[in-house]
Amino acid sequence: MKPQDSALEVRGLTKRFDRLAVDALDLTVRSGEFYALVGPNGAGKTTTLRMVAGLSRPDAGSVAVFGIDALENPVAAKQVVAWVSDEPMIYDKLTPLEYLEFVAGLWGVDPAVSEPSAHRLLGSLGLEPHLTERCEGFSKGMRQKVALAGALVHDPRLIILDEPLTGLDAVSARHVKGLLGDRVRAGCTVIMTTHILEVAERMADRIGVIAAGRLVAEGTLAELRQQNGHHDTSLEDLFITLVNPEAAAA
Ligand SMILES: Nc1ncnc2c1ncn2[C@@H]1O[C@H](COP(=O)(O)OP(=O)(O)OP(=O)(O)O)[C@@H](O)[C@H]1O
Repeated sequence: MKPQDSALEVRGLTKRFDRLAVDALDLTVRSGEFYALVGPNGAGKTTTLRMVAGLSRPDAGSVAVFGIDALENPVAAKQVVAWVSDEPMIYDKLTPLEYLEFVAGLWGVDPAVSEPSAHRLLGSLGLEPHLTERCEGFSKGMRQKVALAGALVHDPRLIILDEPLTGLDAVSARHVKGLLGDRVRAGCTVIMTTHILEVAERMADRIGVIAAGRLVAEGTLAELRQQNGHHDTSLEDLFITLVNPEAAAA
């Protein structure tokens, strides 16, 4: 693969807290793909993505985003990346439109571009009826959607989301999945952690399985099945085999 074909190149990424959370991880995500990162609780998914997004400094290793060294040039890397946490923070006293205007201003996006884009983004997430209400009265799911819209307002090429569908009702989840699918069709790259294996199975071009801070398997669902000799099995069964062979044998 040529360097410009990869959206993300992680090499030897390592992070230790009281114990090793990410263990010399190598990960490559191709430009334009929808990549799902799955793994058991505590496997190191969030820690990995926080380091990729420049929110936490690795103990060792490298991160390149579209060829930009994210540790050497964090500001340049952040310009092309969106990070959507599973515990989003927004400003309660602002309306969704004001919040997006504020975020767009921080990125230096021309209001002539950001205003229609904010309307489109919030509309596509079903927030049209609430554009001018303050966020303080919003439910967790509505806040999650405002945060997602805010993360996309500078038109990032790489969108990284940590558990974006947790806590969303079926309609909201569909809005979010629709928006992410549209972004990928428009050429963006999406990396998403999820515990909802059905979502990984349905939406992702490739799936990476992380356990104990290392990538233990990767590929399309068909490739994962083939690698593990389970031709008809579900992703759930494969996942359990990969991350907990004892439970799979039980
Ligand atoms: N700030 C922190 N301080 C200490 N330990 C941490 C910190 N953040 C994460 N860890 C530890 O690092 C390991 C990996 O955690 P991480 O949150 O990356 O896992 P995860 O795969 O995202 O899990 P989950 O699916 O439960 O969200 C865990 O053992 C966790 O307890």
